[in-house]
Amino acid sequence: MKIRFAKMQGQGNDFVVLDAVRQDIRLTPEQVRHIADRHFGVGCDQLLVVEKPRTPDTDFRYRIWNADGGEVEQCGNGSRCFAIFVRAEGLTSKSAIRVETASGVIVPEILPSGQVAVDMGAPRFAPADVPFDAREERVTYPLEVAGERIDVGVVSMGNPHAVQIVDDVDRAPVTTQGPLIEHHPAFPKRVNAGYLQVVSRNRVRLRVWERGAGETLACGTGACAAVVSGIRRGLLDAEVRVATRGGELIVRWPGDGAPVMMTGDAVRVFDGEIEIQ
Ligand SMILES: N[C@@H](CCC[C@H](N)C(=O)O)C(=O)O
Repeated sequence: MKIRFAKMQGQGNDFVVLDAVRQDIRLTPEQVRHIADRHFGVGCDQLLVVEKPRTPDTDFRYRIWNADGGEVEQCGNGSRCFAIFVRAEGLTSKSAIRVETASGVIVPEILPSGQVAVDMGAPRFAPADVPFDAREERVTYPLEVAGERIDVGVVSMGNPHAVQIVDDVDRAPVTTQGPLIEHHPAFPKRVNAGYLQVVSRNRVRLRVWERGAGETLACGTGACAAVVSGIRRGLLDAEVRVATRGGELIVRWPGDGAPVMMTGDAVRVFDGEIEIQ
């Protein structure tokens, strides 16, 4: 089977985007891994499949797979790519697009500037919602990783995040400790591991070791989780510029119960066709 795709990126977090509204697409985890493979396939951190809506109050549904073939609940940078894709393809003329994801409805809005602002929904902190193995909800938890005690803020943005404060992201053990946190037994569904450097009350630097994808140049839900965790620790104001290795995102969170707003770019890089066995 041959399928058409668009290659997109948001702050360097890259996606293969498939239109399953006009193409019949059903992929196995092996096929996802093949498409995501940077040598034998197209190459991407995540695969994003756009589908017809299943409920009358949404415009589309989308599904997301990590490069390792595992389907995930949510994706911030992908949601901005999704919005630019469906508009460019003429699948909608709306600017604010309601999309069903595995973790609920989110609403990306294409701004006159061309950037996309996304209502990512309210963060959740109850350990069972993450999921995280703890008896009570706290702002940070001690975690033992390779004999070392670290403190993590644990946040669900639909998908699980563990956020650690570091002095300097350039020296943070993202690629060595990140995989150990991802697979830590306290996270039964694994976790995305964020390393947050606070520069001021409204500027941070962030690196994320992503579950199922390794370190990416940016992680949208990771940026939301990191800012929320920094605000809960009393270190950040409600609106924060997040510098990632691939570019900048703006994240705003007024506080408990409120949704997180994330704003950034999304770019279509090229289109192509791939043969799937
Ligand atoms: N890059 C994404 C997050 C993709 C899913 C994540 N790796 C997970 O497994 O939860 C983003 O921009 O949010």
